[in-house]
Amino acid sequence: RQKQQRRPPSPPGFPIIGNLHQLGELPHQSLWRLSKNYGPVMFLKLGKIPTVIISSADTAKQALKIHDIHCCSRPSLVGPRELSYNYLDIAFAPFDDYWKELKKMCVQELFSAKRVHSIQPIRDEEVKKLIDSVSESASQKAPVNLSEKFIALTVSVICKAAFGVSFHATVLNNDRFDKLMRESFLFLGSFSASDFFPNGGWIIDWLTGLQGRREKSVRDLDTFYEQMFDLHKQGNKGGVEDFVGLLLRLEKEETVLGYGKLTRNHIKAVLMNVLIGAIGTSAITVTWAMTELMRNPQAMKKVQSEIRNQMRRKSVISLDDTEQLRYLKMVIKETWRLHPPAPLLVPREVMSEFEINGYKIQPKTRLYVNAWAIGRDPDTWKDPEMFLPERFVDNNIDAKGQSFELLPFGSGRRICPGIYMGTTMVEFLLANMLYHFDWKLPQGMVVEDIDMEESPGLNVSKKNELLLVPVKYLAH
Ligand code: HEM
Repeated sequence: RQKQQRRPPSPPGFPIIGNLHQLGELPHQSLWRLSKNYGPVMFLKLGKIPTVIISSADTAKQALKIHDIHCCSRPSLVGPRELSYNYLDIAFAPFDDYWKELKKMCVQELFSAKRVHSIQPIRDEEVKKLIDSVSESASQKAPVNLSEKFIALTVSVICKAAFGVSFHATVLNNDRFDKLMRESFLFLGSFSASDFFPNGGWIIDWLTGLQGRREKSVRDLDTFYEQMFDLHKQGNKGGVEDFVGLLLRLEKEETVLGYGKLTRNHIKAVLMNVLIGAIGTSAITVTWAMTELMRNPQAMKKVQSEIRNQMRRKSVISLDDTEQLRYLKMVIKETWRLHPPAPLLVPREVMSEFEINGYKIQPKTRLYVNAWAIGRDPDTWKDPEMFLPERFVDNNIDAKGQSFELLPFGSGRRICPGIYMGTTMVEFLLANMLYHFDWKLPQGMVVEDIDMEESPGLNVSKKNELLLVPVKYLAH
């Protein structure tokens, strides 16, 4: 009884399903609403699974910094298991020696500042193609589907940078790829019946068709990776070794990571992380940023003036230029505050008992940090629903995992290793779109018509695509 009393507050649930019915289609929003009544450390029984939800900066600091070592493993979830070839990746692997060695290797080889700078020519080339295609729409005064364009651009950059091949030569066209990515986010979001009823949940997934869809996504992605390897073999004629080249060499050399030799499935699992981690998140951020700027013309004007004054008629924005763009960086932080691409981060599993705010958290508990709720907490943020980049002028809150008020990349041992790559991609893409074009709403539409609906999944994107009409900026 004493232990029970020290369990975090919990909304009442039903037998068998517990609190599952309270999750809704967008769990980060439902959990945020519940936290207003039950507090920043909340206990839920999701089917069979004891779950704790963290919803404030202070409690996030306790979990991700002070007690990180007690809760830095990942739960066993069906979608991630299938898409990661049985947890051979970084993001969903449990906390063990294999994960430590793999993450260390990837941080040194793929996510390093050196590599991010080395792929700049690829980014330049792809952004230039995007500017040309948007300019064409501008001359016809035709709307551009920005959500689609941003995904296509990040896919092209990542395919070339990590795999050394052109995306256009692969089995997937943009539409199919976009659909595949959305499905994968959904399955990785872990809200399937098998994740809450480990013994019989698969029957529900089978009856609802979820299992079939999941298997199809795994097959499609597998075909995509296989083709990447083939194209890589044909395309890579010497030169700088790209990431796939490095992994294939390690496989050939029978390199041991953690408990065994690196195989083709290990490589595919890591590629899944790169695809899901790099592509969705950056494109989602730029789409939300453009959406918020269209709703806030003052901020749009200010950020465009900053970029245009700074660029002084230069035609190409470089990585160094974006370093000086202070207001642009604030716009991006404000976008991440309101729209963190992974609103519940990636779920963790508690390994040993610890306490938050005096409440006991037991081993095997599933732990979610609601970064979306933390970004809207009125105890931390004044007028939290408003888009106000200026709020970052007088403080040193950053998004790199040290400020627990703003956690788009998570924090602690499980922090996103792609922070630098993701941030530079977002800054570079957004700066170019704002520098080269002014933006108008399609005919007949007013600011109030812009919808802010979210799509469900691990990564939450804008549900409806963002269509805007570009007007070429001619000062340069
Ligand atoms: C705007 C860009 C990005 C955002 C917002 C983002 C966000 C996140 C978040 C929230 C997590 C979970 C952190 C946690 O559990 O505490 C994560 C993990 C991860 N991200 Fe990113 N990410 C971005 C870009 C990237 C890029 C560019 C890559 C790779 C090329 C990447 C690869 C990964 C990997 C491998 C993990 C798993 C880390 C682990 O479990 O140890 N991400 N990311």
